[in-house]
Amino acid sequence: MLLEQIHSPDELKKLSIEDLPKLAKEIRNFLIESLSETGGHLASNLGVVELTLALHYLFESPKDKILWDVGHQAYVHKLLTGRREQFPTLRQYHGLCGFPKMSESEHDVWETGHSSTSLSGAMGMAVARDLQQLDHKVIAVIGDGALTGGMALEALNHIGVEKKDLIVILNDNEMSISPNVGALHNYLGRLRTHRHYNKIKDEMEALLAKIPVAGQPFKKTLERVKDSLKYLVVDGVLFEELGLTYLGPVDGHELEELMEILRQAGDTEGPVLVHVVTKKGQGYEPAENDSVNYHGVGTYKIESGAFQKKASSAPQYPSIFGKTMIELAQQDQRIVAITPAMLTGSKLEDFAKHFPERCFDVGIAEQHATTFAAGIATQGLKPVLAIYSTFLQRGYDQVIHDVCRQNLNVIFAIDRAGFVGEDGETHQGIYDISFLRNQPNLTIMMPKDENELRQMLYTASQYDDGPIAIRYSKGSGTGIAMDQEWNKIPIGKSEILRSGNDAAILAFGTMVSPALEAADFLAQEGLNIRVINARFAKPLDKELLLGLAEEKLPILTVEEASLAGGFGSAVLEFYEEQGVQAFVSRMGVPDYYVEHGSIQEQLKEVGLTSDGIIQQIRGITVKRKQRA
Ligand SMILES: Cc1ncc(C[n+]2csc(CCOP(=O)(O)OP(=O)(O)O)c2C)c(N)n1
Ligand SMILES: CC(=O)[C@@H](O)[C@H](O)COP(=O)(O)O
Ligand SMILES: [Mg+2]
Repeated sequence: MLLEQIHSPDELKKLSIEDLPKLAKEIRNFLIESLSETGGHLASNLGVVELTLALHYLFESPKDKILWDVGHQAYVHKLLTGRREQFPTLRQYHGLCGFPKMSESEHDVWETGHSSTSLSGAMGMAVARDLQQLDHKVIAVIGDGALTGGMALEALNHIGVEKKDLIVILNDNEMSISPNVGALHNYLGRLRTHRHYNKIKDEMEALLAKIPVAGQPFKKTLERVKDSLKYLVVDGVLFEELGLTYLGPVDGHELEELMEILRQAGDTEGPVLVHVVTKKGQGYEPAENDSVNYHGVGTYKIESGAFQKKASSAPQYPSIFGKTMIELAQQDQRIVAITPAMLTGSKLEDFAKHFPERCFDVGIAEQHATTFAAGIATQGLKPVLAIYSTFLQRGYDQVIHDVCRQNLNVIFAIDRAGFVGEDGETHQGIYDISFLRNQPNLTIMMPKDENELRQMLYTASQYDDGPIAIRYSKGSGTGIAMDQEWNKIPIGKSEILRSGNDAAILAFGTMVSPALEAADFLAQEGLNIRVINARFAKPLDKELLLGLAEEKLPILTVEEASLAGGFGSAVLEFYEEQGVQAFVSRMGVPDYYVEHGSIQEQLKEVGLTSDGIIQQIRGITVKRKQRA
């Protein structure tokens, strides 16, 4: 096995080029087998085997800097840089990260997870290299999906004028997670299909060379035809006009061709874009035939590709969202769904089939998606922006400047709120309460179960007094039966679920269940704990909060979100503003980045469990007795 001999790019370089196809096959088999046990981003990595081999064979990582956009396709890079033995721990607690991680290897020169950052990072590295008169290559590998991200276009705009030596490898497999979308995608399609342009051009040049002097006037005309042909078949003209040398398109699975064009790129001065055409899922039929569902996989059977279903009794919140959206759109023509490239993850595929004219996948473009929703809202429609909490961070100014300030009726369906598990620190959905709560006009709510999610979506669809955010987890609900009728939830009203006079737990969203468990357990110790489904982080239930203070009840707030600026902070601020003394303790995510693992492991790590709540309640009730 060649792969077992390789622990660094230096050992790769000892192989002959003729060995590489065999090594590529071994790598593909390794990925298919290993990820059948661990899950992970399978299709994207199968598509970049030859590309990654060629890069590490030709260039000198880590002296030469190789950056991986999004970074979900860096498993081959990790295999070639000494981490093969760690793959059984991929994306597991304290195991191998699913994205580039500087602490893992000197070859991971740039950490990613969110899309479209590689070109800006690469440009920074190129400028710093030149300012320090250093001499190494900077190479950014970016997918066709990631290229639709605004940041990438901002970077290209800068790269093109600074003319720094920089290699952009565009890994074009025509796919984002779903099929890629947009005008840029269509343009790349024309480039891909006009590969023979260079052949026509060469043939015309050969013909021109044969034209005798007498034919000069004709020759000039033909020259102009040849040059205009370039615009006809758009051979990289967009990138060339932006100031980059365009090379390609090249077959990203043909190692010889790939090596040749990458050598050429390495020898080209100034910024170069190499257009590499690959197939997402290459070499594994189930993934080739369905790269959408094999983009991110759980465990599966290798022979059939069949996924092993996770046993979960209750439906997952995103599925409830997708189903409810169809119900609402059937009865309300104003409803419009928007997703920034997460149609599948947000469970909007069925909605898109039912209402194609009212469903927009705008690509990896969260800023545009947010302001696009604002534009729709100005015309009396009801846009629902389905967006992961972590990716909403990309559209923050647009939330402020375009939606909240103009007080527009946009519904933010904030999916993956709370811990997300295996994607880890770059994807945790734990900051949205903190970064949204300071916005005037915005309502923020979170359901305690899947039935309440459905009712919150209905409530939001009927709410015409400004923007409203509903945040919900990626996980399963509680299995509760769904109400048949629609029930509007009174804005700003919490819900007492369990009475008690020894302490009160103000639980937010997913923390309601563990709070109820803790209260039931504490009852055995004679402690009578009131449990309240807080429901709203904004506006707060002022009447309820004032009542708790009046009763001098110790209060514990619990949220699966950043403690700093979260729901608990809002409660503290409320009492301070009211000049009311209250005994408030808070539970939430402390001030550090929580790495990959399962959601349960992440919750346990920060104490957001029923046991953790029990400990806290014991503590605050003891203090209460001491005060008495
Ligand atoms: C800002 C941001 N939005 C959305 C995502 C979710 N996401 C991860 S990979 C991906 C598609 C990337 O497509 P491409 O760059 O073409 O890579 P491929 O998987 O095709 O290799 C998306 C939308 C993300 N990681 N970051
Ligand atoms: C790499 C990336 O950002 C996406 O693939 C993300 O991992 C999707 O997350 P879900 O699997 O929760 O939809
Ligand atoms: Mg792609």
